[in-house]
Amino acid sequence: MSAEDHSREAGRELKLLHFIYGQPNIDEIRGHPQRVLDLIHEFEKDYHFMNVGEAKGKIVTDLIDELKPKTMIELGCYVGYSAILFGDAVRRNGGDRYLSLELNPEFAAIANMLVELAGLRDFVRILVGRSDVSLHRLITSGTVNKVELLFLDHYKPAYTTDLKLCEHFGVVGPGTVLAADNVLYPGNPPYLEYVRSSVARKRDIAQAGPSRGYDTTGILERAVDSYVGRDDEPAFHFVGNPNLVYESRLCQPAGLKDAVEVTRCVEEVAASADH
Ligand SMILES: C[S@@+](CC[C@H](N)C(=O)[O-])C[C@H]1O[C@@H](n2cnc3c(N)ncnc32)[C@H](O)[C@@H]1O
Repeated sequence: MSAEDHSREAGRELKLLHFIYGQPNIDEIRGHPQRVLDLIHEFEKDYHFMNVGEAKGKIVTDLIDELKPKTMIELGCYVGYSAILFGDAVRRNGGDRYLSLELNPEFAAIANMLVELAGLRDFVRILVGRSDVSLHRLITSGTVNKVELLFLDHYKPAYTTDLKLCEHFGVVGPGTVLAADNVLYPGNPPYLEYVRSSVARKRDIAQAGPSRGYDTTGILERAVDSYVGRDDEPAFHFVGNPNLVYESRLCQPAGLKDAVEVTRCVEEVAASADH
C-alpha cells in the first residue's frame, strides 16, 4: 500500500460512523442488525477493515445456532461487526448476553454506537481494556463462571495465553467451544499446536511451569507488532488445564486463504488418570 493509500485509510473507522449515521433513511436502519452490517459491507468496498466477514462469520453463526449459548465472549471487537452479527444470533437463539473485549477505546466507542443503532445495546456489552485483564476481572468478580462459546479474534499471540487463563479458572471446560479466527493468515501455529495436542503432551509441557512471554513462533511479524507491540507481556502467567480433551478442526471457506479453527472441549480427564 502506498503512502497516499495509507493517508486515505487513516481514520476510516470514524469515517464509517459518519457514513452510517449520515444515511438519509437512518430511522429505517435503527433496530435492524442486518442493515447495519450491510452498510459496513458497502463501506468496506472503499476501505480496508479487519472484520471477520461473511464467509468465516457463517461458521460462527452456525455454531451459535447449534449451541444456543447463554453467554458468548469475543476477544477483539474492532468496530463491532462481529459483535452485531454474533450478538444478534445469540439473542435470536435465546441467549442472555454477549460480551466483547476491546483494547482500543476509540474502536470500542465506535462499536458501541453501531451496536446501539442495531438495537443490541441491552444485549451486547463492550468492555474496554486488554483481554487478559478484562477476562480476569470478569471471572474473579463472579460475572462470568462458564463460557459456552469463545470467539478469539484479537492479538494473535494472546490466543493461547488467554485460553490458558480461562482454563485455569474453569471458565473453559467440557462443553465449551472455541472459534479462533485468522489461524492461517496471519497464522497462529502456537495456538493450533496447543488445541490439537494430546493431554499427555500438554501435561509434559505444563511441568515446566507457565511460560513468561508470548510464543510468537510462525505468526506474521506484522501481527506480532500490532496493537500492543513486541515487548508486551501477558498480565498473568497460567499453565492452563492440560487435562482438558479438545477435538479441533480447521474450517476454511472455499476461496479464502484464511480459516477458523473450531475446537470443542469434550472431556476433562482426572489429573491422576493416564491419557
Ligand atoms: C481483527 S480485529 C477484530 C474484528 C472483529 N472481531 C470483527 O470481526 O468485527 C482485532 C481487534 O482486537 C483488538 N485487540 C488487540 N489486542 C487486544 C487485546 N489484547 N485485548 C483486547 N482487544 C485487543 C484490536 O484493537 C482490534 O480492534
